[in-house]
Amino acid sequence: MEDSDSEAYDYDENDHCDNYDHYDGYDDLKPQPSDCEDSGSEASDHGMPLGQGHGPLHDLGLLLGQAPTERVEFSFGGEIDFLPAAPGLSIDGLGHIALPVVEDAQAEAIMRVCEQSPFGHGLETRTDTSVRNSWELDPAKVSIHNPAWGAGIDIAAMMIADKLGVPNVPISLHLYKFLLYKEGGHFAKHRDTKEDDMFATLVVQLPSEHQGGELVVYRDDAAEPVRHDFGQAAGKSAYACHYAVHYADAEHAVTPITRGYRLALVYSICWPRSSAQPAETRDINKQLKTDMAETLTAVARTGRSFHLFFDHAYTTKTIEALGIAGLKGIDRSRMAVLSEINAAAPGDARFAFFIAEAEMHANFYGTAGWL
Ligand SMILES: O=C(O)CCC(=O)C(=O)O
Ligand SMILES: [Fe+2]
Repeated sequence: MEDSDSEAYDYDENDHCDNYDHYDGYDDLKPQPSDCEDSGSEASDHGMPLGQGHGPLHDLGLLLGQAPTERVEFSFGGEIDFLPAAPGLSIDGLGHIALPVVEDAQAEAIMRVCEQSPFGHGLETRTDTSVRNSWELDPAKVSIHNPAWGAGIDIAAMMIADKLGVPNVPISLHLYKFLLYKEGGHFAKHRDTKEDDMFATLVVQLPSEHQGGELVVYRDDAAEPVRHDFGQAAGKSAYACHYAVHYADAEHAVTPITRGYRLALVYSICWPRSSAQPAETRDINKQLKTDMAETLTAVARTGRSFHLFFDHAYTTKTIEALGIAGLKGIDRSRMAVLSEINAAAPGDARFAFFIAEAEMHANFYGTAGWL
């Protein structure tokens, strides 16, 4: 029996301050999954660890890279026509709010019952309008009366599960905050750590008459960020609800609002507590399966253990509560394939998989300077 450990960074240093979006721009760089390299492996074009250039572990990396995975969208959004443009929004102490909000007096009345949005930084909670400038309300103070809203949110949950590559998982959407931005409002680059079971965020922008306020979601690999303009280019933001979804560990920012008011509802996308399921594998072709099983067995026979770096960041809480059922995106697919192949291996060549948190410390000596 061999042990194999995978690695996840628990970047969430504000575990004690879980209910705020986490901004760490005050700090120097912290290790991110993509910054980590296995000293015994090299990365292929598609980011798979390949082992040491040849041998069964190298082959296993190549084969794993060929296995079909659920098509996962990194961040997606657009108009959401199954959420009504007239949600019947009301706020405690103010009553019905007509959308879009265009009158300054109405916006100011809303701001008076809201609080300035805070954000998490390390163990602290701060407000600093140079980092985050918006107004927010707890969901308990917000009601949505149109019955079509709840039905629309149920449909949204199914659509989102599908696009995130977990089509059979009954994910849930929890309303987390109501947000209002006025001219000058924005939110600097941060990651979300709102609730324990959350793994992604849904932003629903209510019909809003505004300019600016794009949600920009950054990718770890230097690829172009995904920009959500919530219907502005199409001239529809005032007349329909628009949405955006991103993984909670993806860095994102809201660009400054340059005119008008922007209203949004932020939902946490959470794994189901009771029935979290690990991923199912897509049909792997028979030959690939045989090759992978043989290669995994060959790795076991060399007496080596191996590790696989995760692409996403995870909190300790998620991993402790859900194990591999809490994995996201490509990590989920790779782990599903490995588990399936491993389960079919001869008993004495079967691996046990562990999820481990690892830290890498690198020291550089010498006078060569920066290359
Ligand atoms: O206003 C938005 O679109 C997103 C706000 C945000 O990033 C957050 O509340 O964490
Ligand atoms: Fe956020």
